[in-house]
Amino acid sequence: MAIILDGKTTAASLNDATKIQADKLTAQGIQPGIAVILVGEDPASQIYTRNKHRKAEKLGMKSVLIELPETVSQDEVINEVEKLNQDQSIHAILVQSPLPDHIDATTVTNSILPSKDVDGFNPTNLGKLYGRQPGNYPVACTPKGIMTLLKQYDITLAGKNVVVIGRSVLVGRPVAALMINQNATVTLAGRFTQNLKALAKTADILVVATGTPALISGQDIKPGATVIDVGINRGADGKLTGDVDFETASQVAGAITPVPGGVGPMTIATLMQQTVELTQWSLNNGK
Ligand SMILES: NC(=O)C1=CN([C@@H]2O[C@H](COP(=O)(O)OP(=O)(O)OC[C@H]3O[C@@H](n4cnc5c(N)ncnc54)[C@H](OP(=O)(O)O)[C@@H]3O)[C@@H](O)[C@H]2O)C=CC1
Ligand SMILES: Nc1nc(=O)c2c([nH]1)NC[C@@H]1CN(c3ccc(C(=O)N[C@@H](CCC(=O)O)C(=O)O)cc3)C=[N+]21
Repeated sequence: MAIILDGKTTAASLNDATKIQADKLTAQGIQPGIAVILVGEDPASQIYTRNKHRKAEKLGMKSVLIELPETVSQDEVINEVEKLNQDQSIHAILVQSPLPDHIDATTVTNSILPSKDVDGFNPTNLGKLYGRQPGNYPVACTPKGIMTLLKQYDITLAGKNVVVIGRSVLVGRPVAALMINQNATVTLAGRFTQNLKALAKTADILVVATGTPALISGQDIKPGATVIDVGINRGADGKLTGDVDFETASQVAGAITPVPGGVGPMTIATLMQQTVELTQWSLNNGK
């Protein structure tokens, strides 16, 4: 039976550390502030938004939620972003994905100031990550949270074979970049990948971020491997499941994240951590 990588507990201690930093800033008269723009009614985004709001309030941060209807125009969304760019009380801006088809997500996220881009989507921040540049800049919260969780359990990256299934700008690409930067050998896979399951079985560390329930099961996992299940899928019974069949996978893996209670809480905690970091960085112009 695999070690369970407990995201809930790890997130709780990260949140404690974040609260100390947030309180310090608030005492100096700078309460960290985050704004989320949610367009339409994607269920995963709704879960995320709800959890985020609860947590930000608990940590004493300012939290603003802007809910826009599915029919909103791209210009109206950008207009909201630009107001938040100007708003001194907001240090972190997040536009929930997915956006409706009539809106170009890249154009919208590119309109967020790099210094408030808490998802790390802006080309400036993406470029720094890919270039392994030093300095302070935001990185997508789920990948950053996965790295924190691996570190907590002393799982190292250097020399490991990593397979990442899913290559979105939100999860797959930045997690691959972070792991390359830690000297892992990374393969980034998707729908076009041939012999996906055989490839998965070569991984010392397998990250699955596809939104396809039970894509990976025990027989696709190298014995003793670390399995990071990013997927959030809601079953017909209303229960959350990941992209990995936990029951069979946990019998083969050496370590595995559960869903819920794995990567999800780490994402929220990292979002809070990074909101505080953006607030701190804004005081020294990013230095
Ligand atoms: N736990 C958390 O904190 C978070 C969870 N999520 C969840 O993670 C999942 C992925 O999110 P996101 O990256 O935004 O999703 P996207 O839909 O943007 O990307 C999905 C990726 O998975 C690949 N993929 C999908 N199905 C298959 C398949 N059957 N075989 C191989 N590759 C496949 C796609 O490949 P291709 O590029 O070839 O089309 C694509 O690259 C979702 O369930 C989402 O809800 C997301 C963010 C945070
Ligand atoms: N711009 C943008 N950035 C994102 O990071 C982003 C996004 N859009 N769109 C949607 C996805 C999804 N996502 C989740 C994060 C945490 C939980 C989470 O807290 N999960 C708990 C669920 C607890 C529960 O409610 O039962 C857990 O896994 O334990 C879920 C989903 C972030 N996303």
